[in-house]
Amino acid sequence: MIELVKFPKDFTWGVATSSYQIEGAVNEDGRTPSIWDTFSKTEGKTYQGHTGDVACDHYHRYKEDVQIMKEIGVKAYRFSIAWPRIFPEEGKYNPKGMDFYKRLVDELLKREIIPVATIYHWDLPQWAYEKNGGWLNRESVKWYVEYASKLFEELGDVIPLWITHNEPWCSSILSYGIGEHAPGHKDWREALIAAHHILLSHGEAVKVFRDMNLKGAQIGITLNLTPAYPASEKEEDKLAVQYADGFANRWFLDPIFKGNYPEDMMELYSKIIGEFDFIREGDLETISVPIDFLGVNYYTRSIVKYNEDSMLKAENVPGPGKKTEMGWEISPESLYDLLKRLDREYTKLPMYITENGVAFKDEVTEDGRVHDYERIEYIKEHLKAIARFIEEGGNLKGYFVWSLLDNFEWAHGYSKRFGIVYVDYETQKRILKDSAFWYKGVIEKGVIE
Ligand SMILES: OC[C@@H]1[C@@H](O)[C@H](O)[C@@H](O)c2nc(CNc3ccccc3)cn21
Repeated sequence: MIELVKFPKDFTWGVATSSYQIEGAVNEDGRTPSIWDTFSKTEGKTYQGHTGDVACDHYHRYKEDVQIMKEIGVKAYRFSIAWPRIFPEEGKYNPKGMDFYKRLVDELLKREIIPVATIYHWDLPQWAYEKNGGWLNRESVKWYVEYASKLFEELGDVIPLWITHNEPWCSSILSYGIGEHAPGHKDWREALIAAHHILLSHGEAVKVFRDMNLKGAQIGITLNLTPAYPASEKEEDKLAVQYADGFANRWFLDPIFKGNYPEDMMELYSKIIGEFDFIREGDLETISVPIDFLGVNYYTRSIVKYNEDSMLKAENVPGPGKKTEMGWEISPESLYDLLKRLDREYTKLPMYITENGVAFKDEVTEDGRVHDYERIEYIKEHLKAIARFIEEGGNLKGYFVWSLLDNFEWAHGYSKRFGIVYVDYETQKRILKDSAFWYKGVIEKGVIE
């Protein structure tokens, strides 16, 4: 007996991308460098020195890509806006940069695809970084609000869903603490300062958004959330989970939804960074201004054991499940656990899975197709977890596959393919993978078998 899993008729089926990963045209129509242009051109920072100079050439091929979305039948398209196109220099608005996004939105609306805009997906203008380190400078809040306000003015009447930030954990911890992403700093105090200013910029932008009273538009934030599980039933491993969870999840969920940073992590971090003198009176009230929805990016879980020598008292251990090309364990059941926890402990607001997807070794076979059955299996299992949560009353409104296209996978360059559409970077030819045809069927029927 085939089990049919049904989704609500108004479920928002989408695909997601980001500006630096697909657009290319890095010097076109007034755009100036971002920190990722600089970082990717720095020796040793990306796989084989790959950059986003051309990427998927989406800046020129956007009409073809929107047509592909139409063929797949997506209801919504989550993309990000490149800040360096809009404000190539501090205080200098660039209408030509904005015009690209107006053209893109026009194409989407012509095909009745809902535009979902991420305001910041990591491509900080280089000019901002050069003013005392970008997000390390509290003035970044002002620069960001000026940028976001211009977007609301110019596109607020045609874009109904706005995401202030994609994954503050990545744009702060991974970028200023671990150093794997631009600007590549390795300083924990800097990482927490950046996180604070990014969260503050989120709250200030939400306030401006509310003041503009944009009819029918909603605003939220997207967090990458990684549920942590203990390697054993030992009490020390459960303590490791507490800190791993605080590091990955609660440091961002708590200020946004509870108006405070988690005490246990403040205590742990204070031993490393000293005073939290960058937090000012009123900041947490701003960060926790009410939002309309939460975006959740989910890829995998973590399993941790206690390690006295680790700053977080935790170290990751490999999970038993199948691994992806990124080395991430496939764990759809952990997505269910995560959603239940968010519903129980944080919010009853609408949630969207704003990213879920997988990298496998894709190849074009002799029949000219890409038979990515593992990706179909991954998406199917995660959709089942979502359907179970919805069935139990969970307020989950939509799902965006990461990604529409194979694209620039940050430090991994073009070596990792996440797309449901294959990109031949030599020719820029797009090939719908089997997963794209499968996703088309799911969207049409609203069920998975
Ligand atoms: O890695 C796949 C995608 C990436 O292409 C997106 O731009 C980004 O939003 C994204 N976030 C995650 C999950 N978080 C993460 C964890 C460790 C390193 C990098 C990202 C995966 N992805």
